[in-house]
Amino acid sequence: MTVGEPLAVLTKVTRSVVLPDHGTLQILTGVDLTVYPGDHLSIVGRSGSGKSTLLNILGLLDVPTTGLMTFAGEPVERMGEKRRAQARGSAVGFIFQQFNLLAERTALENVMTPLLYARGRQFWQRERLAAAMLDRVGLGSRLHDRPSKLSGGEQQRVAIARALVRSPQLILADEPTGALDIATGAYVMDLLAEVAAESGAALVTITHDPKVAALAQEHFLLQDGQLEPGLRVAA
Ligand SMILES: Nc1ncnc2c1ncn2[C@@H]1O[C@H](COP(=O)(O)OP(=O)(O)OP(=O)(O)O)[C@@H](O)[C@H]1O
Repeated sequence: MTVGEPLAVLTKVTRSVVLPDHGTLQILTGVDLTVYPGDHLSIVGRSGSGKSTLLNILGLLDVPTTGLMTFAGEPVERMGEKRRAQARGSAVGFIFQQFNLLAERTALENVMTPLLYARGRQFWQRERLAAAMLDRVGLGSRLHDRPSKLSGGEQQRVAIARALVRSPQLILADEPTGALDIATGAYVMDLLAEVAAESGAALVTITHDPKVAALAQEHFLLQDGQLEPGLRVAA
């Protein structure tokens, strides 16, 4: 689904890092990408090709070395660190391979965490919103369990609820099924695509798994620091 104003636009974006020997590693050499609300994109590429680097830039965790990027119409080069953190908190949800849940907190407390930084209704009704989101991912009866009591697939569903609870415009998933068996991974990925679509958010998934990539509407290969466009499948 491609509707409305683009959410993120990257034009000739590069990212390089200075190495300890003072050499420069060019990770991204010229990435062009436009993400619209409701898009579901997948990015594949071999290990070390720069997928996480690109995801970090899309999620405002990192900035391009050169090139242009806008996020919700705002030029990223003009956003200071504080503004980027604010935009990231309210507009971006991250899902990682290893779930990254707080071990000492219950499922409900984990999902409430992003709402502690929100304002108004999202803050005051954080417990109700977190419980409703956990219910949506099928964990309404596991609110008070800690991660150690949950299976890998259940933990990733908690992480999905946490990523979506602030109704982000952009969901970034870095190998979301990488730590799950095939059947559980397929179930979790279907659920993620479904809840993202319901919310109208864009979903960008990095994956090694062709089956996970196949769920997306548009496919990209990251190679030699650039994105090779793939097929855009009609929604
Ligand atoms: N801050 C940094 N300093 C030095 N090298 C870095 C830095 N960040 C990333 N790299 C290197 O840049 C390359 C791209 O890293 P990145 O993590 O983006 O790749 P990836 O495609 O996500 O890899 P994987 O699939 O293995 O997770 C790698 O070779 C990595 O070692």
